Amino acid sequence: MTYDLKKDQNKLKIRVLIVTSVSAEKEAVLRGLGEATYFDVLVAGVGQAAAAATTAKELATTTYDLVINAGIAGGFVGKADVGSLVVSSEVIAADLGAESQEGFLSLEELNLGSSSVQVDDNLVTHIVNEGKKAGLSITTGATLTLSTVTGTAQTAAELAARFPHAVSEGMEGFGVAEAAKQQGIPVVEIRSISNKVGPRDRESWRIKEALATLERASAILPEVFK
Ligand SMILES: O=C(O)c1cccc(C(=O)CC[C@H]2O[C@@H](n3cnc4c(=O)[nH]cnc43)[C@H](O)[C@@H]2O)c1
Repeated sequence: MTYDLKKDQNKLKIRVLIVTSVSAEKEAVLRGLGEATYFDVLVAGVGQAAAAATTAKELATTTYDLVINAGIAGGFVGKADVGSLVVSSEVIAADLGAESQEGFLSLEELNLGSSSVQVDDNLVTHIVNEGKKAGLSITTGATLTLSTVTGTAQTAAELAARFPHAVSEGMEGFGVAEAAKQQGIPVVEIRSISNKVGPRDRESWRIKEALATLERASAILPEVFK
């Protein structure tokens, strides 16, 4: 079964923008996509600002039907294992807000706007189903975006308590998602897990394995959107 991005648009061809943060992620995505021609893959750089600026610039000049933020990420322990894949049901800017004596206050609580972007349920289901058929271990849930990689058990526990439905953290998702949302284009974040969210231990990051999972995940996309 395919996900029909064309259904309301009377179009024959779709176009998908995939935004990564570094070139190793882009190369993995391109290897997975193979010959598929209707995907454009960009490297935006690390962090939300670069991700949002690059995505917005591209969307201003080219018409897309879907935007995907793809890359590696940290997985919350017990939610998403190293080597597995996560597909976002919601993309959340986890550190956008204010500290207070009573705890963190989100933009929503401050009445200053929204710090999350919802992902279409059917889109998630189609990607998950196709990924499972391909033998990938996939979790769906909220993907957090943070400007600082979590490096202590305390921060990991605080995030897990604030966002019980979170499965992973990365540094670009919300930037990409907000740029897509402002253009009315659906968005999803797809991340392969390279490390646990928790005490910093860069030696334990399994980047090669995560890039291999990202390649396998990208290989299902032509089937999902054919
Ligand atoms: O050194 C390499 O070969 C290499 C290859 C691919 C990617 C990298 C990165 O360092 C990517 C940075 C990118 O990773 C995301 N990320 C991964 N784990 C976490 C995490 O625990 N918390 C937050 N972000 C994470 C992040 O989106 C960065 O943009 C290196």
